[in-house]
Amino acid sequence: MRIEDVYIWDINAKWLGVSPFQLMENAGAGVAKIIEEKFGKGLKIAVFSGTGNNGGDGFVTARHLSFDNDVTLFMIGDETKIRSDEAKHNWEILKKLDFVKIKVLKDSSYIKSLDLSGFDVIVDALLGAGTKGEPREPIRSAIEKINEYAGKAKIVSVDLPSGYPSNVRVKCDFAVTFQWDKEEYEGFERVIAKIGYPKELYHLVGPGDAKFALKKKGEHKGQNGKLLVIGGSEDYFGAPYLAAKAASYLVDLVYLAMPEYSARRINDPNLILRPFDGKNFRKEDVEDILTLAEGVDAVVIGPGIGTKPETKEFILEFLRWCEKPVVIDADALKAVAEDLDVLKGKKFVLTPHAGEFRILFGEKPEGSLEEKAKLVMEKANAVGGTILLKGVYDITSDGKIWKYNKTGNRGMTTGGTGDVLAGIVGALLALGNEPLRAASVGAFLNGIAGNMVKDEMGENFTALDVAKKVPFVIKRVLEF
Ligand SMILES: NC(=O)C1=CN([C@@H]2O[C@H](COP(=O)(O)OP(=O)(O)OC[C@H]3O[C@@H](n4cnc5c(N)ncnc54)[C@H](O)[C@@H]3O)[C@@H](O)[C@H]2O)[C@@H](O)CC1
Ligand SMILES: [K+]
Repeated sequence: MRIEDVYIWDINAKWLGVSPFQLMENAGAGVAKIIEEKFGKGLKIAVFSGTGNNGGDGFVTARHLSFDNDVTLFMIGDETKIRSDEAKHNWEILKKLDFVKIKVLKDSSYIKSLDLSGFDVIVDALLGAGTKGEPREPIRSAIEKINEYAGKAKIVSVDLPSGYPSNVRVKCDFAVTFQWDKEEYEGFERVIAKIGYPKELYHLVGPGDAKFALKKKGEHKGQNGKLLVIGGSEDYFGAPYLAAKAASYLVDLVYLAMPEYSARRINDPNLILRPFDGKNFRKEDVEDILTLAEGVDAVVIGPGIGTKPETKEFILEFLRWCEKPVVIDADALKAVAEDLDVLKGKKFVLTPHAGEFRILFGEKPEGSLEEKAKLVMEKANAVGGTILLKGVYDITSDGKIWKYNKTGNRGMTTGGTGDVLAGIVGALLALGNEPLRAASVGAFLNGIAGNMVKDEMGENFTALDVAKKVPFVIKRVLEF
């Protein structure tokens, strides 16, 4: 569990409808329950709250504890600075209660003169995960005041010892951290309270993951990724075009390498067309393609590329030498199935549907979501890369963890949505994302695009409609 995950999971929880009010209520209730379990009831308890959501947890803790204890709440700072709706809401409740004593303290010198003797328990809800730098006044004086009672009263910190990670911090007996202990936290005792995050958050990809993946966009001007799409054959020209089109909304440059025969039919000024002689890719093209690949951040190979023996040779030879992260899609999967060893040491995403999965690994994913995920994870581990198994629920694994996606709809069985997906995944790789995130977020965005199209057009749409929705999906996700 990393702090990055907390950010992602909070957004995903909100998306699932778990509101910040619910989380705060559970957080405060959890702290109160642990205190009563450890120290009993009928106690004299001081709760110190700040103006952030850590303080908000403190308001809820105070309310829960006040039922069976004598509670005083010390509000440290200006109550008009209480920021979030949920913290404000709980502060307003607290002010209406007659059995909780409230003292609002803004003045450091007054805080320094406080006498806390007689309190059995001090709850520290001054600062939590939103702390920036060393604690400032009047919080600092409150931290120092609480520390005068270390060893005399029980000190319980909410989420983190206030002031952490600086050294000016509350010396707590323990902190109650919420549901997922963070690897980064160290140097204090921790007790974990569950606050109602559903288990789905471990696995379900959502707007939090997407926001994080897209964060890479725009950080450095001119560095928003270059992608090479390799595809097309005498039989197909639309598939590589769809992949390139979808990707072009996400990265700065998309090169589209196609056999000349099919490239003739592409006319899109947003793509950089690189035609290769003939009707199908052949081994002779590998050197030139590798030169092109040198200039990009990621590659997509496969859409519409066909299954001619010379093309299979081309694909395997290219992959053997390619050093860029690569999405291997459609017919390229069939080529790879003949020699999985070319994948050794590469950074890649395979994007099979169930049938292609069986061609690759000789087994069909069946059974429950978890059973399928286990198989995908096992195979991803075996090939040393990331697999995105497409289906009603898309399952992604890098061999260590798995994610699933359930955006999308029946209309997306139309031809070409897989090509759009490959393009989006390639673009996310080109933006610098790890394959697992690129693949899982790609599936998520592709599904949302399909859902937006369905809202407008019903279930009869084309893959190009989906590709064209990509910029709107990005906008929506970033606003979430
Ligand atoms: N989903 C979530 O994010 C949940 C968060 N919860 C609580 O929310 C906390 C995080 O809340 P916030 O993001 O509001 O942050 P905090 O409550 O940790 O602190 C932010 C407040 O402290 C001030 N501040 C920051 N650094 C300071 C410094 N060095 N000296 C003095 N004042 C400083 C800020 O101006 C702001 O008013 C968590 O620690 C946890 O207790 C819980 O309610 C459970 C759910
Ligand atoms: K705290």
